[in-house]
Amino acid sequence: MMDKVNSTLTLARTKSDQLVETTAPVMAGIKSPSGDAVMEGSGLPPAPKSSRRTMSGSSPGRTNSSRNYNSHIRKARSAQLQKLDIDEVSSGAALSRASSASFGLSFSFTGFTMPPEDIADSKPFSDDDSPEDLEAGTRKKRIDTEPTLPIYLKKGNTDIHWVPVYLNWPTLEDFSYSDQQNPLNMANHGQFKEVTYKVVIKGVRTTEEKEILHGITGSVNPGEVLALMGPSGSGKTTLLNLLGGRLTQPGVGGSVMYNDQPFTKFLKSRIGFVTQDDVLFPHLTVRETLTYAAYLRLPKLLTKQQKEERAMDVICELGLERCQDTMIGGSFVRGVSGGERKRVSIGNEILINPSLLFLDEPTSGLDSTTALRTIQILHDIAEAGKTVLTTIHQPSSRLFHKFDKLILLGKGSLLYFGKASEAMDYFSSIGCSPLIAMNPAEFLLDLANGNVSDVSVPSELEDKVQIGHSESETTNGKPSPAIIHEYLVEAYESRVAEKEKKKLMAPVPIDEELKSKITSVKREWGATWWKQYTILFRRGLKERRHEYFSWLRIIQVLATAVILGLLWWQSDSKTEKGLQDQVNLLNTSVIEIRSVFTAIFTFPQERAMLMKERAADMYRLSAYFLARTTSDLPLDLVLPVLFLLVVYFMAGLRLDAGTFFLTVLTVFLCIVAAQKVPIFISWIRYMSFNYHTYKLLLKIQYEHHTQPPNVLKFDSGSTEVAALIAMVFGYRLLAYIFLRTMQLHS
Ligand SMILES: Nc1ncnc2c1ncn2[C@@H]1O[C@H](COP(=O)(O)OP(=O)(O)OP(=O)(O)O)[C@@H](O)[C@H]1O
Repeated sequence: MMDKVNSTLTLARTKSDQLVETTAPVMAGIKSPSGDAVMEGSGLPPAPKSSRRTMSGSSPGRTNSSRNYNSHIRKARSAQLQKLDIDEVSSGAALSRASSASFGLSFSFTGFTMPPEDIADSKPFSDDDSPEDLEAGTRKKRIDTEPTLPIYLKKGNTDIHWVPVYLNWPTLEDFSYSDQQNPLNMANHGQFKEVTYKVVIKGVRTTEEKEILHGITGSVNPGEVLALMGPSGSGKTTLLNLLGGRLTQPGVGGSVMYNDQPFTKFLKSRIGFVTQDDVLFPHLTVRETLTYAAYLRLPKLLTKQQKEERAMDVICELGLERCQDTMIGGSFVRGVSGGERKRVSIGNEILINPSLLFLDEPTSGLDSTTALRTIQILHDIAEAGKTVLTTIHQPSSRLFHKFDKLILLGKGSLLYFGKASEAMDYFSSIGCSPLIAMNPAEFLLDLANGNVSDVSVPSELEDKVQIGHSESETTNGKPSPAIIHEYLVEAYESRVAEKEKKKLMAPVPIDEELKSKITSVKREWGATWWKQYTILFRRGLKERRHEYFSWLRIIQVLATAVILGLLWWQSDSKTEKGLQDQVNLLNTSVIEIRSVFTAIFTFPQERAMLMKERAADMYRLSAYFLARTTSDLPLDLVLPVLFLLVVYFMAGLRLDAGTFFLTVLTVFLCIVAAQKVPIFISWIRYMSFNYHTYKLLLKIQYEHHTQPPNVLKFDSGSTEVAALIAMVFGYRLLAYIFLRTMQLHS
């Protein structure tokens, strides 16, 4: 074993030395995340287990001069490391490779060695960097395999780096969640407690407490992919959310430690979280999606161009070049394929070089080949020293072997935690083995479901059935699922749990400074408030112009306007009847204009996106709110103004410039007042808004009229103007307060 470690060390050292020599002139300023120059044996975290891949594969960095990712450039990647020229070295990608390579030294420092099975696994990738397409069924170049420590995206002092994260959620004592209101935030001084999660389900008459997770213990280290498996409803997503710091309300028990530190909000910027449903804007292209995310999420010290380059790098890394200009698509717009969509979601998260990457069922809905490639991407990301956790439903056997660690859950209890490769041995040691050749994942899921049709069961369970416990027996003479579940939980508790818990007590093998880095970093926005506003404004315009200007909507508005214009064709305001008709027309128009823009959507419909982006600390809520309001405004205005133009002139309303522009201004104000308010406000708006707008329009239209219609019983328009302006600010403020509250409770 020692020999192996030493030989790996030597290999890493030799390659690292070569690189340092090649890049020495520009590497001087490269620092470790702890701020020190990267040194051999510096106490830095483990290098990824496959430093060999780092040497043969390479970062997808691009030269500044060319955005043309020609295949020959990519083909040359594996050889690039030996040929770094000074320009490229000064680019982020080269620095990234260089810094990664230098961490080959820390590889053996913390005792990480590559298991033999991984060596076998990894072979095909190191020597094939051909730029074929993932979706098309051939291998694209590997993702960012450059390992261990900081991946610097930028030269000079604008580096962004990640910190390796050791994640523990272990148990030593029984835990009652009422002990702690928010255990994720407590400092634990090394005392770990079980992760539990309970919810209170309130019925009409009864209130029931449901325990969803029953004390889950485990750990995952940089360089590893941990898979959470279990039947539907077993608690995978809940556990993933909890570990990702997304479940912090009362009900959560135990502690989750990140490099021996509790979760803090600063950690948000180190975590990438890919949710089960891809929350993406359907009308943005792949490149736009990733570029806007880069603008908002990458540190503000990077220039716009560098951020764009990073987005392009990710596009290349994930093999999305071919569809980079295709819209994401949604229910009504055809867009990229499911696999590409999933990769865009992953890209959104890896852009920031997260220390921890969480994914909720990244392969659901994908065919087995695409699923395998997606997991391969995760594997590569982990190899670059990141910590990856993913839930997975029914992996194929090839896919199963890509996981380093496995958690098997059944009804919220832990049935297995350990190396994925040892899971079968463990279950056979407790008397459960497949009777026929079976995909290990299928076997494990069958067990977790309590289905033992093609599985041998231990004699003690068979005895139970023979003794004749009818409730523990199924019709085919096998033990019932409940009995199997109980047995598996007990077996894990008695044979493995204690051993694992002891292991978890050992301190994380990195130095104190690095440990504290994970939580001590200040919360930093990727852009200033003003920049956030402008980016969100532009993104809003781009995304929503399609919704606003669909042909269907334009034809609908124009057709209504023309019909009204024909019905009130050149109406006469000189007679009392004609005047009354015009008043009715204005009333009808107000209702029509209102329906044009309120039919589009309200804030809650964008809630998922807002939640996702705010959870990642992408921008301030105020910047979003203002950008959203202002970017919608021109779009909101176009159709109502178009409508007004047609009706106004067809119906022959008062033809002088002042009256016309005041009418447009009134419409503008009422649109701002009524724009995208939450549903609960809209009924108040409905009552007050139509009334004041309508009266103001009448006032403008007939102010100097010789025969004011009977309905005009006001002395001046000031009341209506004041009411409308109050509504503009009032409703906007209410909408903002609503958004804030919604955020707090989500
Ligand atoms: N807030 C909640 N209130 C009530 N029940 C909840 C809540 N959150 C989770 N559950 C329940 O906890 C159980 C586990 O849910 P979870 O979504 O974690 O399962 P899962 O293993 O991810 O399932 P799937 O594979 O189907 O996505 C389910 O029975 C679910 O209904």
